[in-house]
Amino acid sequence: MDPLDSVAPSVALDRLLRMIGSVGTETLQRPTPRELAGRVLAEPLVLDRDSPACDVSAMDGFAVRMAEIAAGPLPVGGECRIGTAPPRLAAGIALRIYTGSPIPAGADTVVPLELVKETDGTVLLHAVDSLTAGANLRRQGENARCGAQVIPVGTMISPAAMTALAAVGPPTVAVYRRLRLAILTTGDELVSGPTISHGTTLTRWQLRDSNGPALEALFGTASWIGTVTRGHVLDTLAGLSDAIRAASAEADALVLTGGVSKGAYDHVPAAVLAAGGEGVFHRLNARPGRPTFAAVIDGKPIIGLPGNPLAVLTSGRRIVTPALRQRAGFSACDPPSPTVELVEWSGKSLPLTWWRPVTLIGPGHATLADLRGSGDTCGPASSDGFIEAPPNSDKAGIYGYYSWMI
Ligand SMILES: Nc1nc2c(c(=O)[nH]1)N[C@H]1C(S)=C(S)[C@@H](COP(=O)(O)OP(=O)(O)OC[C@H]3O[C@@H](n4cnc5c(N)ncnc54)[C@H](O)[C@@H]3O)O[C@H]1N2
Ligand code: MOO
Repeated sequence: MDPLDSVAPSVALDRLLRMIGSVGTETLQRPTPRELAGRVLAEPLVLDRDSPACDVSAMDGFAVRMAEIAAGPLPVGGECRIGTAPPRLAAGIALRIYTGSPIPAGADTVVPLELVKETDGTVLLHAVDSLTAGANLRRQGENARCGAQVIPVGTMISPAAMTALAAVGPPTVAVYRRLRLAILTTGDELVSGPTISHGTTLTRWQLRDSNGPALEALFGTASWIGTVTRGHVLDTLAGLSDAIRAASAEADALVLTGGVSKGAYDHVPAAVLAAGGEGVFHRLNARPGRPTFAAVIDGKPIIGLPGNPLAVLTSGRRIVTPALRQRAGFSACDPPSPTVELVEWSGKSLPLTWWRPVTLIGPGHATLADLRGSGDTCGPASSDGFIEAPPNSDKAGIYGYYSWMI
């Protein structure tokens, strides 16, 4: 089979991801949380000591020997302060203790305050049956042992990952460099510029570039993308291949829109190949976004999205996003999507994957956006994302869901 033939999106993506290399790494010295949040780890996080580092109490109460407290009241002989070395628990006494305080040597149980009656400096367990020896202790190393790998390479530093990272507190952290993404829009009919306010006087045959700004909205807020540059090129093979050569030399990834279909001025695939690109696929068994074209140059993804605005959004989200994640060092480039229940199906069934914009209407429930087709710049505007309906789908039900916000 010609590798550029039409393929299912999952097959195309798989092929593309295998040909993309990741960007280089940098080592951050004593990074702040803001510098690290959302970056992609380039080295595993390894524990430098047991977690927790000593036995600690899980409750506010009293550290005791279970057999002694079960037998009768105990005098309170002191306390275990949080953050300091604990005293020893002498025989026949209880020590006041707090959540997170180290467990004193000799204690085997923590009795929570709610289970004791405290009078005249003694504590009496009033619900013996509701406590077992060993209760309310967090054992040294029970979360993980010193030397354990807690976060693998290629993980984005989420709030949960930050908890583990900050608890270890390494002086340096290696992360992948943030991506430099280049966007090139193409088309003689377009008026384009850095702001969205360009082209105040258009003929009816012209239109404002909406694909470039849409791609900036899709990728520009990602924590692992550093810079996004955007340019516009007219529909000539020579002009396009020069622009592609320059952009792919500067950037870590290049996304184009328009010029990938069958028309006389659809030069993008040929221009990418002329600029040294190795073709990976051209045409997906999916809609909107059918004529999507992908190539690589030196492990960098060069993706030609169709010009139709909805195709840019769907194929951009479903194909370009995983490709950029691969380049950015993620280990999970195309993580499993959440699902939503589509409450009502409308329209025919298609023998190909159908990406259909939806609006969320409640937890896990979605409804189809009202739109005319892949050239509609209005209908999808208030949708939240899209469902991926497998070939021949024709009914309401559970579908994979992709949010516009990556
Ligand atoms: N004979 C065939 N014609 C078409 C086919 C086909 O298989 N055979 N595929 C159709 C499909 S599906 C799509 S999708 C489009 C994709 O076409 P191109 O990628 O070549 O895109 P253009 O022709 O350059 O533009 C299409 C459409 O999009 C508008 N456009 C382009 N860029 C922008 C932009 N930056 N901002 C806003 N709008 C943009 C452009 O003005 C056109 O209206 O091809 C079908 N045709
Ligand atoms: O694949 Mo195209 O975007 O349907 O018009």
